[in-house]
Amino acid sequence: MQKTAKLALADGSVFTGTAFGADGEVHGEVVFNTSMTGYQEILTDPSYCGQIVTMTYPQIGNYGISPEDVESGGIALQGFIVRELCEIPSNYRSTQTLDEYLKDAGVIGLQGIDTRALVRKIRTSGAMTGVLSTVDLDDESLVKKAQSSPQLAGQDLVSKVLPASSCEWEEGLHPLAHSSSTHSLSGKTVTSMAEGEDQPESSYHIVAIDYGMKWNIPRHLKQLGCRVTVLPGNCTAEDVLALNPDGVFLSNGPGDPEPLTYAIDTIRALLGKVPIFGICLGHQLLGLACGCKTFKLKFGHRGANQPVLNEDTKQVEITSQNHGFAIDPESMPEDVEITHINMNDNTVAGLRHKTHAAFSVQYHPEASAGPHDSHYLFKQFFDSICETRVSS
Ligand SMILES: NC(=O)CC[C@H](N)C(=O)O
Repeated sequence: MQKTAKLALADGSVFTGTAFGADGEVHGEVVFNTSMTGYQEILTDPSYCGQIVTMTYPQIGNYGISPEDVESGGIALQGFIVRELCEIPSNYRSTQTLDEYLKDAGVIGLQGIDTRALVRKIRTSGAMTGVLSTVDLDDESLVKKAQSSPQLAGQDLVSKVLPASSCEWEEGLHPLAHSSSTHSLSGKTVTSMAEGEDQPESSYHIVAIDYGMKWNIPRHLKQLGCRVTVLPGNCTAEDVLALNPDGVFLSNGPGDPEPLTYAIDTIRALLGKVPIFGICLGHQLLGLACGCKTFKLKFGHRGANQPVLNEDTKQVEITSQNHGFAIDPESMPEDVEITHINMNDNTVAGLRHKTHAAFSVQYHPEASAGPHDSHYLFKQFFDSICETRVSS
């Protein structure tokens, strides 16, 4: 028998559809993702902690759930909304349906609502708080709850998803990700190291600071032939330097970067001592450590087809993105420069320190899911590690 579920937004709108996954009630910031595929990677991306995610692609679940496609140890997002749930997936790797997967994980799903109308509301009014429920179906009560739910901005959500302890990361890329690729950068043909060729083991050691890291990132770092140690996002600069790393990686992660003062202090103390590369939240934290400010975007960038201009090569990369905050270009100090621009709205998509070996991007070069145009950034990090070792 079909069960009703409702989504109420802080602006008073209510969407009524059919429940799937688990029963219950959750609140969160309602956002949308425009990727046509990659729902499993989206569900397991810890950066969605505190959010209810709507997919714009009309049918989700078609290729089921494959255990090797997860990006973390669980699901951190609050709730999941689709136009139509596919109940009979077709994929030789699939072991479960999306419905079963969400039930097992205790995550509430809603299907059968007009997701286009919901996305238009979010685009017009901006991301807003909402309540998703299968237990309270009273519109007025739900809207009140949506209006009194806490805002995402100002919260430290990293502390909810960071790992409890450090570990040595051993896993490289999945065999299915192995396809060597070459592309041209300013006339030079570049082979992306990260795409499957086994790199010779090097003596380089990368410390990856985990603020809720997607697993395809350390897989790429491992593929560079380096030793990779993962430290929890609340580590100190002393913890990091005690491991004598050749490079420090700053991961993606959920929520507002500004309240994360412990992380910003750590990065500030590492700047200039070791090459740094940051992705998404890691990019925002590097910017804050350099003296930039961040601000909240109206409804964020979440999808697998965001065009980004590389200012060095003047080439456009199609990128995978998931962020709601961005670096304020007006706040950028003299010693920091913009390297990449999001071509949809001209926001900052990458930066670099002019004198220290430190750079970062707002998007996801590890893809998972999404295009592979930006894999060269892992090689760029590796090169900066090699150059620093040679000159020191
Ligand atoms: N994917 C991420 O790292 C997200 C960064 C940050 N939490 C934001 O929403 O902007």
